[in-house]
Order: sequence, then C-alpha cells, then structure tokens
Amino acid sequence: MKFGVVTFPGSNCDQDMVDALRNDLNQEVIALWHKDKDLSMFSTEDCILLPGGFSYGDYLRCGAIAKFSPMMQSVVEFANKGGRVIGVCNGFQILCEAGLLPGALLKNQNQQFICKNIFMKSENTHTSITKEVTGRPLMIPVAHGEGRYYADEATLDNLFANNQVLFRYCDEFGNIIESANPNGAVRNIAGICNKERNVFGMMPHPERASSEALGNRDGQLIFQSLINNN
Ligand SMILES: NC(=O)CC[C@H](N)C(=O)O
Repeated sequence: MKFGVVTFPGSNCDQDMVDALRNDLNQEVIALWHKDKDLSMFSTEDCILLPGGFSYGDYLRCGAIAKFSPMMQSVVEFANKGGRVIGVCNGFQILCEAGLLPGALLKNQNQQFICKNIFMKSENTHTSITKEVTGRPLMIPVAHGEGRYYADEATLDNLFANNQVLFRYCDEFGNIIESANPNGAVRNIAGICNKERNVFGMMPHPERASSEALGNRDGQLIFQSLINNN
C-alpha cells in the first residue's frame, strides 16, 4: 500500500507527515497538491492523508475553505469508493466540513490555542487504525485552537453504538476523566471514523510522535495498525 499526503495553502504538518511515513515507517508516499485532482495512481488499498495546519489561514472556520479545493472533490470520491482517508487536526476539521465525518470541531473551551502532550486511548478493535493500539494509553501531542469535538446527543449515541469512536482523552493511567480533556470535547472524544470505517479523523498528531529522535514513538503504533490491517 502507499500513502498520499495533501498539501493545502497553510498546511504546516505535511512535511512532518511525509517524513514520519517515509523515514520512520518506510512507506511509499506521494505528495499531493490541493489544486490537482488526480488520484488515479491510488487504489482502494491505499490511504490519503490530510495533514494538520492552518489551511487558507483558518478563515471563516478551520477547514471550511479547504473543502472546496479540487483535490478534496477527488478525496470525497476516493472515500466513497472505499479508499481510506485520514485527517489529522486540520485534516480532521476538513473532513467534518466536507461532510465525510459527522460533528464539528469548535473553539477550545478555554478559547486558547493548546500545544502539549496528552494521553488518549482506544477500546475499538473494529477499525484498521485502532486495532493494534488498544490497551495502554498513548502519549501524543495536540496543537490546535479549534479542537473541541461536538456532535448532538443522538449522533454521539450512534457513534458509540457503532464503534465509531476511535480515541478518547484519558490520564496517563487510562482513566477517561474531565481533567484529562484538553479542549472540552464532548465525552472526551479525540477521534472518530465514519460508519463504513474508511474515513478517520483525530485531533492529536501521531506524526509528531513517530521517531526516537523526538523522544516518542507512540504515534508509530497508529500508522503501523493502519499498514498491517489494510
Ligand atoms: N495543528 C493544526 O492542524 C491546527 C488546526 C487549526 N488551525 C486549529 O488551530 O485548530
């Protein structure tokens, strides 16, 4: 399998993502530009990644303008054919804006940009991105101003009932408690997937925690789970 990483104007984690996949995980990566449309080099075995950053300067709402880019039209088609798409941080915001994932990312509860390590955990063995990372909490950095996941109660109940909740903020021991929630996300949600389990969104940045040089390789486990379970 191979990965495609889309760069939008204002992306700032695209090269980190390429670097983590290519150099830390030895994967084939193709860099993609938001103005292009061609995804014909990818099969539904492959994975398109929308990286973090400040696409279009976060004007209007984070991700609201990026959803109109030509590449996003192709990404929606790719996802509808069953290809896997992953959005990290700004990528997650874009996927919600594009309607590929339910809910929205609101301004952090404290109205501030938050940049720090958090713990999150998964209990979901039903998706390729979480299958191999259940159990111990992972330490992964967050860096966002609009990361407070929100959906109405009925949508949330459905997400839990269908095993679409990928990751929840927890403390270092794995307790899902309010004080471990960096941004006020409903039910401590850090990441979700769609019903078909091929579109994934998460606020924390696994690409910033994938190398020994950075002192943390917990993020590698997430990518490895995707790679091993395609
Ligand atoms: N690191 C990121 O992707 C940040 C996303 C977005 N610009 C925000 O502040 O919420």
